[in-house]
Amino acid sequence: MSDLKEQKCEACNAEAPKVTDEELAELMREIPEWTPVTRDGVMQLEREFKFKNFKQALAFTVKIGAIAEDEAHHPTLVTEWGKVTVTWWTHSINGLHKNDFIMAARTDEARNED
Ligand SMILES: C[C@H](O)[C@H](O)[C@H]1CNC2=NC(N)=NC(=O)C2=N1
Repeated sequence: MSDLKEQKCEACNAEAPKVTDEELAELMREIPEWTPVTRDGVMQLEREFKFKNFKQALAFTVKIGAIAEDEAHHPTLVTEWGKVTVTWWTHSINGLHKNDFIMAARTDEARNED
């Protein structure tokens, strides 16, 4: 499989496929620092990123926001002092689509560039 972070989100609608358990296991190997969590029956990908202060956490939040706007795929971003929690899922299918894994990989890449 080609590098997830190099891939673009594909258009996604209510009929788009959720990832299967097999795909989930395979995709998780590419984003090992993310955790699949289930909230209100919706599976999501979550990771906490640590920073030295609020300013850096806020700058990272803005950076991820710009990537999200580019792809029209938007995470939940919770910014705290020294920490940003990023959660990806696909609202239109109430679950995980490959797009979420692409965005998680791009989030990791953005952090590694800092
Ligand atoms: C019309 C617009 O592109 C859609 O509502 C997008 C916006 N951003 C989105 N972001 C995420 N994470 N999931 C979606 O289903 C979604 N839908």
